[in-house]
Amino acid sequence: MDDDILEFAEVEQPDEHARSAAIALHSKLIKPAGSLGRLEELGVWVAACQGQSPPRPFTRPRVVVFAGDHGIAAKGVSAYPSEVTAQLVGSMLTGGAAINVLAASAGASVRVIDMAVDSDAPATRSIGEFKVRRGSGSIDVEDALTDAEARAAVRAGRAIADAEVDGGADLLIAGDLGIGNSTPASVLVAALTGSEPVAVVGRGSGIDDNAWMRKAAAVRDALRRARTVLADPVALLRTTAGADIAAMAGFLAQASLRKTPVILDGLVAAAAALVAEELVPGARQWWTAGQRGGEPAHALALEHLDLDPILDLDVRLGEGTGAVAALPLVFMATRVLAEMATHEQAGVSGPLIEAPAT
Ligand SMILES: Cc1cc2ncn([C@H]3O[C@H](COP(=O)(O)O)[C@@H](O)[C@H]3O)c2cc1C
Ligand SMILES: O=C(O)c1cccnc1
Repeated sequence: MDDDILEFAEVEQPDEHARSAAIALHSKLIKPAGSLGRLEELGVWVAACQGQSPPRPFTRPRVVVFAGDHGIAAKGVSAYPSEVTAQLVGSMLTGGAAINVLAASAGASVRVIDMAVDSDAPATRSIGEFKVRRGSGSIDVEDALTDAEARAAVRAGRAIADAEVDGGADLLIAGDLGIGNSTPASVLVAALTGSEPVAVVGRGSGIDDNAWMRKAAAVRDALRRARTVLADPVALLRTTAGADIAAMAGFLAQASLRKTPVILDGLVAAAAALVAEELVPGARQWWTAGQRGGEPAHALALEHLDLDPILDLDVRLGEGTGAVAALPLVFMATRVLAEMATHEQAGVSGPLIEAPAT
C-alpha cells in the first residue's frame, strides 16, 4: 500500500439506541417534559456519542491549539504582525493566554502544537514534534503548502487525536493560533459553501477599512485558486489552508472516527470542520458548535454543517475560547441525565396529561 495516500474509514454515526434511551430517560426525570430545553438535546447527543444512557460525566476534556503562521499576513490582512504568533505560543505555555484561563475555569487542560510557527524560538521546540514548516505560501498567488506538507499536516492532526483519545481524552476541542489565519479560513468557507468574498470577509483581529479591502482582495484571489481544486479536500488544504488548519481538519476527522465528541470553536475551527466533513462525510454528527462568533464566515460554515451554536457570545478570538465557554453547559447537560432523580425514585407524581409529542 502506498502509505502516502490518506485513507479514512467510513464514520459510524452516534448510537441510536443510546439516543432513544436518553430521550426516554429525560421523560422520567422530575421536571416537566422538555423543560430543560436545549440542555436536554445536548445531553441526548452526549449519550449517543458515548453509546450509553445515562452518559458518563466527562473526566478529561482536552483543548489542542494548532499554531501556525501564514504567508498572506505579509499582505497586510491582519491588525497584528506575524511575530505575535510565536509570542502567544509562549504565553500559552506559561498559562497567560485567554484559552489557559477559560480552560482552567471550565476544568479542561490545554496542549499547544507548533505546526508552522515562523520562529525557532526555544519556547516552541518542545511542542514542535509535528512541525511541518515555518509559515505558508501567500495563498493569493501560490499554494500554502506542498502536497507532501499538506498530507503530513493532516496525518499529524490524526495522530494527535489518536494520542489524545488513547490518553483518556473524552471530549476534544481544537483551538487555532496564527496571525493571518482568518484569511485562509474565510477562503475555505467561501470555497466550500459557494459564497462570494464579500460575504465571508470579517474584521479578524480587528482590522480597519483599508486592511479589510486588502483582505477582501486576498480572499478573492485565493478563492479563484481554491475553486480549481474544490473536489479534492487535501488539494484544497494544500492550496488554501496552511499546516495548522490542515492538522486541525485531520484532528476533527479523526475524532469522529474515534467516536469522541468535539465542541467546535470559532471561524478557524469551523473552516477546518468543513474540510473534515469533506474528508469524512458524516463526521459532523460527532461535533456540536460551542458558539456563534462575530465573523460572517463562521455563521456560514455552521449553517452549512447544520450545527446550531449553543451560545451566542460574539466571541471572535479563536484559541478554542468559544468552545470552552460552552463546556460547562455540556457538563451540566450530561450530569442532568446521569444524576437527576426519576419520578419513581423521588416519589414525585407525574403529569396529569401526557406531554404533546415534540
Ligand atoms: C494577541 C492575540 C491573541 C490571539 N489569539 C487568537 N488570535 C486569533 O487572531 C488571529 C487571526 O486574526 P487575523 O486573521 O486578523 O490575524 C489569530 O492569531 C487567531 O488565532 C489572536 C490574535 C491576537 C492579536
Ligand atoms: O472566530 C474565530 O475563531 C476567529 C476570528 C478572528 C480571528 N481569529 C479567530
